[in-house]
Amino acid sequence: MSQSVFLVGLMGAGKTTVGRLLAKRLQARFVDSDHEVAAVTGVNIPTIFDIEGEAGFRRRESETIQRFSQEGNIVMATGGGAVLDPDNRQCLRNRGTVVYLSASPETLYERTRRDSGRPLLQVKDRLTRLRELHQQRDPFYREVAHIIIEVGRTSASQVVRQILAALASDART
Ligand SMILES: Nc1ncnc2c1ncn2[C@@H]1O[C@H](COP(=O)(O)OP(=O)(O)OP(=O)(O)O)[C@@H](O)[C@H]1O
Ligand SMILES: O=C(O)C1=C[C@@H](O)[C@@H](O)[C@H](O)C1
Ligand SMILES: [Mg+2]
Repeated sequence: MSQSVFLVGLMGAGKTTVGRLLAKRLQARFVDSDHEVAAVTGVNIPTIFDIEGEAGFRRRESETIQRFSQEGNIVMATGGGAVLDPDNRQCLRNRGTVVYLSASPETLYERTRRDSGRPLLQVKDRLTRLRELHQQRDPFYREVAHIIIEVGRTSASQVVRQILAALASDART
């Protein structure tokens, strides 16, 4: 495979988990956009938000997406909010196959309950926040995606199998 795969979706959809497994199956390099942003700055994402605000984080995220999407044969887990930027959407859509891991706010709520590394979920009512983010972003994920996978009750390895099947019947790969 030389066509890169870009995973998009909300926090907890499984982009990092599925992306790592998918990259192994495709013998491609795995890149996690959040991880790369943190590595460049030397601090974690909540600290970047504290110091530079969300806008500073988004600038760094866009740079990361622009840089890595130029490489062929990668699987990239993008940050949950990467699709908010129209330039990011265009870049992802043109440079690879975009897969939307689509999940209900309730599923995302369950999956994000043990992790405190997501600044946008540091609120009292996490489910309401996830519903708002879902309503706001779902149209962008759908706009940018070539492939949409519903990930509700599906294990990560099943999701990988579904993506591989969809890629096999996709003209771009
Ligand atoms: N298909 C799945 N079934 C059940 N649990 C899953 C599945 N995929 C991921 N998980 C679990 O859900 C949690 C969130 O997954 P992950 O960190 O991969 O999401 P993400 O989309 O990368 O989120 P973020 O945008 O915040 O980085 C993890 O605990 C992971 O083990
Ligand atoms: O949905 C979002 O806006 C975010 C998702 C995470 O992947 C990180 O990129 C960060 O916590 C912001
Ligand atoms: Mg992730």
